[in-house]
Amino acid sequence: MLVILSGSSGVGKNTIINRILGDMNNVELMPTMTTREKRPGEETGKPYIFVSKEEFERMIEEDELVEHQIVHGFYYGTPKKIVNEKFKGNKILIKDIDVDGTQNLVKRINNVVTIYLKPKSKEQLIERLKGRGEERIEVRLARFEHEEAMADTYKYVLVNDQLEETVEKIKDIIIKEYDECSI
Ligand SMILES: Nc1nc2c(ncn2[C@@H]2O[C@H](COP(=O)(O)OP(=O)(O)O)[C@@H](O)[C@H]2O)c(=O)[nH]1
Ligand SMILES: Nc1ncnc2c1ncn2[C@@H]1O[C@H](COP(=O)(O)OP(=O)(O)O)[C@@H](O)[C@H]1O
Repeated sequence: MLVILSGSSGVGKNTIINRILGDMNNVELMPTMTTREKRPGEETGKPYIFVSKEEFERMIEEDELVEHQIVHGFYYGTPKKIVNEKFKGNKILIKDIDVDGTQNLVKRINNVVTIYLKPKSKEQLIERLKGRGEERIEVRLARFEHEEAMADTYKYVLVNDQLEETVEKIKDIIIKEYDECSI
């Protein structure tokens, strides 16, 4: 089972994913590829495998990706090889994927649980981006309306206001969905 979290940049996707990974030992991060630069403290495969634009374009050419998108000016995508390897066994995988990539992914693979995270307001989102020390805030906000308009296509839509509450709700969703798909 693959759990996808989407929502605008700064809404809290990675904070929540890290909390879930810390609290649930049967959940694993699904690595994906990107051409964006590695940020300080990021480790390869957690979740990104960093590749050059040339290498990414080669993978597109050779049809090695289940889906890919350009987000904030960089390529992001999910390799078929990783999905095939990671889907063996009864693992629960988790990953944040942008709204357009999610639409493509659910058409191509089964057993995907989609969760959309909203901020309480656009102002709250801006505060979080500032709090994270983000410099390119305008670039990130440019996708906000498009992203929010896609929320209805997700199975679950949650407002990430109080972190602890959101984490608990997502853990409950994962447990429920996993029970249902294992029956
Ligand atoms: N389509 C697609 N989008 C992805 C993938 N991995 C991450 N993203 C999205 O790429 C965007 C940028 O992610 P990232 O660079 O980690 O963080 P940000 O700059 O803080 O938003 C987010 O909307 C992610 O959901 C992927 O494999 N496929
Ligand atoms: N519920 C919350 N309440 C307050 N701050 C939060 C909450 N969720 C996330 N944050 C903070 O907001 C910032 C953006 O979160 P992050 O996980 O990096 O977002 P995303 O991965 O969606 O871009 C971080 O500084 C994080 O600590």
